Amino acid sequence: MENQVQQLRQTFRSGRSRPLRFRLQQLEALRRMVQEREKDILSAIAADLCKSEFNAYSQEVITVLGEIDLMLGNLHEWVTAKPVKKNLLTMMDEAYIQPEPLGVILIIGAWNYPFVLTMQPLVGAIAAGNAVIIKPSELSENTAKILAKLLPQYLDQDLYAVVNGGVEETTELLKQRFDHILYTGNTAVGKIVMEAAAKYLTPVTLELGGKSPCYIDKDCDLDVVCRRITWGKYMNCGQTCIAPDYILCEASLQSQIVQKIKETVKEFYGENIKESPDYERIINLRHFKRIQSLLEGQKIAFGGETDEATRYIAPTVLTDVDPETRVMQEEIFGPVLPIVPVKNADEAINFINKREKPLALYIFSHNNKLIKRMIDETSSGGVTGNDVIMHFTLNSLPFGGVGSSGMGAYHGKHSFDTFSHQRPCLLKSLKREGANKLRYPPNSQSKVDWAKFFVLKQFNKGKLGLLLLTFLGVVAAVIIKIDQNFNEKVC
Ligand SMILES: NC(=O)c1ccc[n+]([C@@H]2O[C@H](COP(=O)([O-])OP(=O)(O)OC[C@H]3O[C@@H](n4cnc5c(N)ncnc54)[C@H](O)[C@@H]3O)[C@@H](O)[C@H]2O)c1
Ligand SMILES: CCCCCCCCCC=O
Repeated sequence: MENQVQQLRQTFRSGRSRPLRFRLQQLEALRRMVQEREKDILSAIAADLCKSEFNAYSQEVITVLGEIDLMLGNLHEWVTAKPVKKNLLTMMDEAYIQPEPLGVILIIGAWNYPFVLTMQPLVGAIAAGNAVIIKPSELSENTAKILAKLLPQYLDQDLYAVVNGGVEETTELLKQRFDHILYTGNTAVGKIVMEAAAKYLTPVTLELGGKSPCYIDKDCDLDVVCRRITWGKYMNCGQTCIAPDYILCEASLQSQIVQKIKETVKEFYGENIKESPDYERIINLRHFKRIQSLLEGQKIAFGGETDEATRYIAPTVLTDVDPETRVMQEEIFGPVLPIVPVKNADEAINFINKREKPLALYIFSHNNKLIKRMIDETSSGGVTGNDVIMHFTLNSLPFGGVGSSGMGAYHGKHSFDTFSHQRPCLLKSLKREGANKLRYPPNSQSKVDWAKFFVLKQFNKGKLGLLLLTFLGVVAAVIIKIDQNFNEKVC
């Protein structure tokens, strides 16, 4: 593994990954891979998560293609140095920010959306000009295998590699030196990743989880609200990092919500949910048993059926849930939706603020002011008002957590920024030494006064400004010279 990372670093140092043309070629090759091998990719995702190919396409592949297109359309602008504002001292100089690649990036993916959660960061890391190692999750083994097979066929093998394996391999990988690590997965492993990264002061982006609350205000159109929540909660069998984890609402709304979710489940998945191609299964037996045990002692208002042999758990709603019970203490990551009654929006805000900062917050209300107030008075990785999940799909929004739901963000330009160093550059001339006397010893009150003037004043008045600056520079130089002569005589 050490050799593999070193090999990538050597190629990165050769400069091969930096030219814009090269990055665009690699991104185009990646797009070709997704288009030409679409069937293989969809079959792998389907095998891992018991997911229909339609759903695998619309939940994962489409996002990756959209991300590649965005990069191809904008990269020429993003890689360009951006001039910055100058002060009087630097008016004649060149000052700009030049984004530069960081080096070798490690991307550790999770199993629940095994394609998009590795490929979307990969697209950003290539666009930013880096070398990359991808470590897909071992739990979604079919997708892990197809990535390891296909990527080397389309991408430069000396710059982009896939390492497959479990805890042992990831632990070994984390001993190596990287220039950035983007990890997606649970918070406990996030801490392991951050600790390993600290050894080399490697920056990390941690895409973690948490319990994303969903507040429903009174007087909402519950048909619409429940349809949107049902979609986002039971998609991928609840195994979505930003699925609404639980509902907060007035106690009197509970029975209507249960009824409407029940009707929507029937509309979405039919009479026999087990036969619906749109309803997935729990990834493994460990998670199945964990979710099943969360139902113990709860009031099941709807659903609750489980089948261990096929790891099926029905779309389930729990009512009057006690916040102290286990289902409210850990991220559910399954198709179980607890409703916790609260008296009003203020109580909901307090409830949210007493817990760890979630990855997402959902607020349903006709009252835009209430939505804005809840946003102002709480904190979460992201927010969608009057819908769920959808902030993930807009790649102009940074996607990431805050506090225990993560740090850093990616998607679109935010990925490019995450995998770049914003290098500040100031290019001066060897001429105009007179003006520099201001900062050379010996110092004096008049130098400090002039420095205050030059440094603290912003100057953006074009040619007129330059003329005035030249004049002021000459005045300053003369005054400082007189000042020095005078001081020399006195001393
Ligand atoms: N914020 C996001 O974008 C996002 C997306 C998906 C999932 N998640 C969160 O991830 C969690 C579910 O994922 P998971 O953790 O079950 O995924 P997982 O088991 O696939 O683990 C994620 C990665 O960590 C590696 N890993 C596991 N144990 C490790 C160890 N001891 N040392 C080093 N590496 C190790 C795995 O090999 C894998 O590549 C949920 O909390 C969910 O909310 C977050
Ligand atoms: C159109 C719906 C796309 C949903 C993709 C959700 C991905 C979430 C990643 C975290 O688990």
